[in-house]
Amino acid sequence: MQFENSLEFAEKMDQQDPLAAIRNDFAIPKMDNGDDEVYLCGNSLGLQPKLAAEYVQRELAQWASLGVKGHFSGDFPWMPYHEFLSEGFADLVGAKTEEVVAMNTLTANLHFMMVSFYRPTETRHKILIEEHAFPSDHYAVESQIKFHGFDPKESMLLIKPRAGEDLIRNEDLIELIEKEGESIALIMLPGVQYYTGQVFDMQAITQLGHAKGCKVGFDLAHAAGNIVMNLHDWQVDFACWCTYKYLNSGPGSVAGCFVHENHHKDEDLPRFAGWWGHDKSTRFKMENTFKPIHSAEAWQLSNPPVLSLAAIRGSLDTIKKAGGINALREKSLKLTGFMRHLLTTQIPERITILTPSEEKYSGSQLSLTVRLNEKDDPERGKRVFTALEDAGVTGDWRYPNVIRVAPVPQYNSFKDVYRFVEILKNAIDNH
Ligand SMILES: Cc1ncc(COP(=O)(O)O)c(C=O)c1O
Ligand SMILES: Nc1ccccc1C(=O)C[C@H](N)C(=O)O
Repeated sequence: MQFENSLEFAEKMDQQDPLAAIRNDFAIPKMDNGDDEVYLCGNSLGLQPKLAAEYVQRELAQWASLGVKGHFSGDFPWMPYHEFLSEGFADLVGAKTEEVVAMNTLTANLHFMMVSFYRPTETRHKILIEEHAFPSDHYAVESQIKFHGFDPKESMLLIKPRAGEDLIRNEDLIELIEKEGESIALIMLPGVQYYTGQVFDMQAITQLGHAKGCKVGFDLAHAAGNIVMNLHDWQVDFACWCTYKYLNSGPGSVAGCFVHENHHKDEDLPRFAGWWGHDKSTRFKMENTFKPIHSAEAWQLSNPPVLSLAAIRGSLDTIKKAGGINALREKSLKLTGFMRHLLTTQIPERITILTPSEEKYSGSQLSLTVRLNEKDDPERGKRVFTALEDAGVTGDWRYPNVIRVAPVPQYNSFKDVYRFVEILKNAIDNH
């Protein structure tokens, strides 16, 4: 696609954008002067869909008027409420509806998945993760290894970028799995890396991992609602994602989980069980013998928080209205492509983009580092970030040195992207 460096071009792109009107379905934060913020932080907390608010209000009203009968009454009774999300989740990650479930939160689900899929033996006890995985993933893996009586120093296999580089090279990952595969019990990597925005080749990793006898799971926190995936066809064993980033379902909202159907009938899998994972037809007989549902729902523990599920349902309906993940991705490639074009043509000597430029290896997010000049100090990046915030841009700063910005196809416009680059230019000039 050919991009041009002008506000007129951005406005023309917005006029031609079939998804432009979806922005009106969201609450957009305002600056003090009443203008819309340039909100580029959907990689951390997505904005509120109006339908999410409407559906939460609706369940509050049901509760007020029906009390306990709300479990069984109306179009969206609470008992099976999580099932209303299955189709939307399945479309987003490329799964069958019975392979996905909304439950718990992301780190909790990583633990529950490791209970089932990390089964270390004396010879095969390692978990392969990135050296700079999101800290919660690192802690979860480390604690699982210790829980099984192994030593993280021996059993945590950490892949990192080469010295002086920011991204993990495919060939390095492949070489490591080839070399160490027989001792790896579980490969657990991100779909999209939180710091750099790098997309991992989930299909190739799964194929190679399986060829070596490893289980393969992904943390899709930054991938769900961002890129197109086919977890079922790729034979991924499990995946977990939160719903508050690109899935716009509100802070701390209930997470999603995928378990491949290959595992649904495996009676030998260890599992931490709860009553919501038990066969629905006999759940209320209150018997002691656990009979797992033959779907991802078997991993549920508790009856889920319906108010949170209602917000997710509102978000998934908004995504459906936008045409689903393929339509979002199509716009995302243009939006982020436009941002990359403006940055590389307008201020190439002043910032570095860590995120890979190839479409296959990048999503909405761009991770930027501000270059130092001779008289500068290492805090320059942080100062530039603060100046952006003061001028009405919301992105985020991650230590040690990156500004993350994610133009999100659901509610960001090409004009937002243009405004951001103008403000960034100014901030860099003045700091
Ligand atoms: C990659 C990744 N893993 C784990 C988490 C932690 O998620 P939660 O607090 O929902 O468990 C996040 C986000 O906070 C994340 O981005
Ligand atoms: N849940 C949060 C609460 C407060 C501040 C940040 C978060 C994030 O989700 C951070 C995000 N996971 C990240 O990629 O940095």
